[in-house]
Amino acid sequence: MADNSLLSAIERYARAVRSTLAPQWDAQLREAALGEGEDALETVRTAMGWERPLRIAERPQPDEFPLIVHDEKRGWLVALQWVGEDRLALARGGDALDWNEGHRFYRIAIPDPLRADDISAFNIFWNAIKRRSRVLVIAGLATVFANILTLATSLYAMQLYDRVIPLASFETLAVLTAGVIFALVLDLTLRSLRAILIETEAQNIDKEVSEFFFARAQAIRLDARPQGIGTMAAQIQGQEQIRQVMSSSSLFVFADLPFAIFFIVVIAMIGGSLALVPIVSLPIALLLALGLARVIRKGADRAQVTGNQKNGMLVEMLDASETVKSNLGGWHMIGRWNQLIRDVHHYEDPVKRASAVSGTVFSTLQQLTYVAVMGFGAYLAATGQITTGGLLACSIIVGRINGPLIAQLPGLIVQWGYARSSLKALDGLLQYPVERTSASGGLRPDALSGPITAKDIAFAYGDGPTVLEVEALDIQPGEKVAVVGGVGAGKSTLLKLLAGLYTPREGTIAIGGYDLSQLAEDVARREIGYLSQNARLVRGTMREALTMGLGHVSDDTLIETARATGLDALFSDQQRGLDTIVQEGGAGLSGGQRALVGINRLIHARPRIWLLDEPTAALDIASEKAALAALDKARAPDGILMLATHKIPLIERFDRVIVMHRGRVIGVEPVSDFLRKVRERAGAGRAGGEAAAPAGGITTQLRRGAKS
Ligand SMILES: Nc1ncnc2c1ncn2[C@@H]1O[C@H](COP(=O)(O)OP(=O)(O)OP(=O)(O)O)[C@@H](O)[C@H]1O
Repeated sequence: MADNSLLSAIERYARAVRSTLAPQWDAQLREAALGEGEDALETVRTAMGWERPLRIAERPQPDEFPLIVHDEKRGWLVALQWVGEDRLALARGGDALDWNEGHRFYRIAIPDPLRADDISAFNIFWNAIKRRSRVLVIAGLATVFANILTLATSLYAMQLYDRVIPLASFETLAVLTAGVIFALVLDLTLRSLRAILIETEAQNIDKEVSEFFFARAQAIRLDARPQGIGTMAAQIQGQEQIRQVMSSSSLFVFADLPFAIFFIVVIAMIGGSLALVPIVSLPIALLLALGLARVIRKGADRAQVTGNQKNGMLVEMLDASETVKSNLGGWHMIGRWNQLIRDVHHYEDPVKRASAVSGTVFSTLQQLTYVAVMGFGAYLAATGQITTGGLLACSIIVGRINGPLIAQLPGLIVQWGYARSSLKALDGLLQYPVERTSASGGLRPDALSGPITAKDIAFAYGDGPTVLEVEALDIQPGEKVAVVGGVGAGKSTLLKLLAGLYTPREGTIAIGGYDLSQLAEDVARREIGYLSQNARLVRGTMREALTMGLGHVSDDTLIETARATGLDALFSDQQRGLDTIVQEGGAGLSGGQRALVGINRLIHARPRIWLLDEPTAALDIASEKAALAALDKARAPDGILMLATHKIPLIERFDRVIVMHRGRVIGVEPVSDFLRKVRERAGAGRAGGEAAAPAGGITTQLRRGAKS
């Protein structure tokens, strides 16, 4: 939390309006002497590039809160609402403020850092660096000073050879030596400061940027997400490369470039025509560097893409190891892996060759330049055109142009080539559409009561064909609806659309009259409980798995519900109880136990709309009964329950049935009618249980039942 009252107030305000502030958003402001006065708001807004805050001229109306308010004595505060005639509730646990005419109220628009559509990956990094201007200043100073020092040492050497040695002038020697040592100490201090600062700030930048990309990847709409998880993970990981380049000291080579020209001028002043040597060698080095950059750019992009695919395949192999092993697919996977490695080598080879060759070419160029300076310089000194001291000074300065600049250039170009490809990959990631957030103006009703209605919806995964079309659907409050249909009929897709996890390409879905696509995401998640068919758990304790995204739920409640649903057996035998560790993806738990964890969590979340995708597919009859009874108990009387299932006995517990076939709703009818038709067709014996007939058979029966 920031020390300045305005910065803390902005953080509290952001929380009150559920906006997101970038991590470290105030890094640059904390350095500025902001003060507690009213003008601080303008300073912050300008620094952050926000819109001008809206000043509420008069006594605020109740519907205008929350607002930022400036109080003469207490500084900046966040007012939540009136709590008395002249008293305001503040966003700080029960605190209040007595209103007076002197109070100034403001509303600020905080742009959502994840929403900005015109951002590029480069800008994310660059803005993070810019916010830390002090590093740039110190880095700039250190660079300037290091270059001036080169000049000082070379002039020092020149004076020694030309003045001190011939005249044995020890006083001059002492003064010059003291001066150079002082300059060296200063240089050491500045460079150490630069290194320490860059290291610290590189970590902060890393924190900020990696959180951004992690959050952004999480916010990508599920229906728009790329299919390859490992590939996407490698794409995000690419930020490491960029960070390394940005914090690497070799980056200062660019800052050194203008000094190269300055040094050539100095050489011309001291050594006259000796300056011709760097005048020729520097452009050659730069041209070589440009050529290298071209070769690298071509190869690095493709190498990066195949490298990411390699990572994707690694993840796939580990994730699907059971299937691969049991299907004897090992050799197939090795074949694919070898092909990818061949591809990576194919694209990386030219890059590696070019960088290896250029490394030796650059070092030869460096030595040639030195030989040229010394050889030509010796001639000039022998013919009396320059002094020996002048020659020595020039060779030191040429070494400075040659050394850091030319020697580091190839490495930096290779690093930058790969970083550029990573930036491209991250730019690709930023193109995916993200969820709507409250900050982007989503609707925030207090509660979502009323029916679920869908009209003329059509949906497709990515650019694929339309997989779901529904003309009309109307589910009333309090209803329990089963969704049935064969494999791939569209049940899961329908539930995910109704949950707002997917957005229909056409048509509208509304809940209680609110268009689902307009609802703020946190409201949708609070009101709509969705349990996926293949729910995965994330690593953590059992308690965390049961309460993820929920407020505090007491252990007693957790245990009571676990007992009611039959989950308690899992952790009551073990010493650690609710602290039992759940492994990545829920490994270590059976499919049924994983489903029960999901059901338990949903019961604690108590949404108004429950959308469950075959939640009991992995449960035995007794656990299924217990779990469904607990779900029924937790559901409010006006709550809606929709459940996709293949199990006929389950359907009897519902009011209506939606029958789906090939992405279409082919029937919506009362359960009694539906079951009667199914039984008429199939005979009560066959339709009596899932195990009694093959899945295709039941599906066909369901379809016929719905149609007749
Ligand atoms: N991520 C995806 N990308 C592309 N197509 C998909 C994706 N998920 C599902 N589909 C397609 O959408 C259609 C409907 O699938 P859905 O998972 O909704 O069916 P379902 O009725 O739930 O099937 P099941 O009973 O097998 O779970 C199928 O044709 C399927 O191939």
